[in-house]
Amino acid sequence: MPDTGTTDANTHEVSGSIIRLVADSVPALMAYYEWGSLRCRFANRRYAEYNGWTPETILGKTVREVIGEQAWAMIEPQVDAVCQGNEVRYVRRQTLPDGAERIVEVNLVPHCSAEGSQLGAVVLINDITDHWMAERTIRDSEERLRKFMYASSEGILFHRDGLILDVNDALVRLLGYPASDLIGRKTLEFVPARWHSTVYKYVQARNEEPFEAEALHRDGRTIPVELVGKAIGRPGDEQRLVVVRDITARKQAQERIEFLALHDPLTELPNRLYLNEYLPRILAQARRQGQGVAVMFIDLDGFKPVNDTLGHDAGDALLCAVARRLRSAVRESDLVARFGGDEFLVILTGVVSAHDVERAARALLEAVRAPISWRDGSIALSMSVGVSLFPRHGETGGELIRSADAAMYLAKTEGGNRWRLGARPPALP
Ligand SMILES: Nc1nc2c(ncn2[C@@H]2O[C@H](COP(=O)(O)OP(=O)(O)OP(=O)(O)O)[C@@H](O)[C@H]2O)c(=O)[nH]1
Repeated sequence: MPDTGTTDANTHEVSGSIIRLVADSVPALMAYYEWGSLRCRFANRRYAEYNGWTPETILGKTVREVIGEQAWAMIEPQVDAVCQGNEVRYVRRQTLPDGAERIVEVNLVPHCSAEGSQLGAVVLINDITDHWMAERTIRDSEERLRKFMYASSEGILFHRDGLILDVNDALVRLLGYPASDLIGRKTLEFVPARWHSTVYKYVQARNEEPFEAEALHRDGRTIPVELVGKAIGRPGDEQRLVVVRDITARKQAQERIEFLALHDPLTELPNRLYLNEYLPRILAQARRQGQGVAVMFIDLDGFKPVNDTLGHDAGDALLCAVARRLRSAVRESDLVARFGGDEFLVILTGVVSAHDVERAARALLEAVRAPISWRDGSIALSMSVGVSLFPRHGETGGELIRSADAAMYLAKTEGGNRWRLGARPPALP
């Protein structure tokens, strides 16, 4: 008969060393505490060393002795729960013997005999500090993003494939819809149709540079906006954050600057710079179409005394009134410009006969001659008009203006309040 006792002892020793090898190889912390006394009967190296012991010195120590008073105070309720036969899982902070702070996930599993009586409990601990810190970093950065989003005075939205996921209050104010009406709808619903392809291409190209477009307000208004989109999120779950900046004020300022570069700020009529660009263009067109153009040089009569006696304000008001009257005395397609001081230029296009010119000149003289109200009274004014014709009196804008100016001077020397036709001016030296 073989000596089975020796074989059993060997088998036990072998399986015990296998269990120890396995327990010491896994990344988790493992221990076994017996029922009642709560003394440690087994611990892998990680568990023992984590708590400042060795796998040998930890044996026979109570939970309280192993983990220290502070941790015991924290986990006592969990120990009570496992003692009542429940499986328990919780996360807690643990200060290691070297003072390091760790976050651990603890699993307590009751161990019962085949008859159901409790024998002890397995403790399985995973150090989840790195995972927890990474999650906290994400949570913190999401929280920061959220705070930033709500503090921003610029509209912000998040979308995935053009479907709005979230919006801030500034966007709600900008578009006039409550957040609940924006979330879940397509971004393009809030963009006028003529901007759809621009916005679509921009998103498709994953462009992150600012670009200008328009947004559609709930009341149907279009709002000029600058959009900046940034890709965020993870591969496979890519979202875009879009900052929507209302640039109405910027656009208006830009338009005003552009307007002022080419217009007189007092009367808002086109200025000399505008004329320099306009005249060659209009003459080239007239040349192509074989049409006539008339250039009318206008200078107010006796304007200086108005300034001198009634003040500059009266002079300004008069210039504005004259500008309005000249404008309304000609066709929409004709140009009225302020040449400087009390001088205006009227350009008539599509002139067919001398009769057209005469009729226009008389209409202009008539329009300005009617007294202009000023404060309690009125001011009567007249003007002198010189007219040059393209191509008869000149080929270029310069020649035509000089011819008209000379004709205006003639009208003025004859007493003003009249118009005179020009002549081809002598060539410039
Ligand atoms: N209020 C006002 N006056 C201006 C402005 N620009 C020029 N003037 C004045 O317009 C006057 C133009 O001078 P003139 O053409 O010699 O004056 P005038 O009395 O009409 O002389 P005649 O053309 O010979 O009849 C000057 O007194 C300028 O100071 C302006 O923007 N506002």
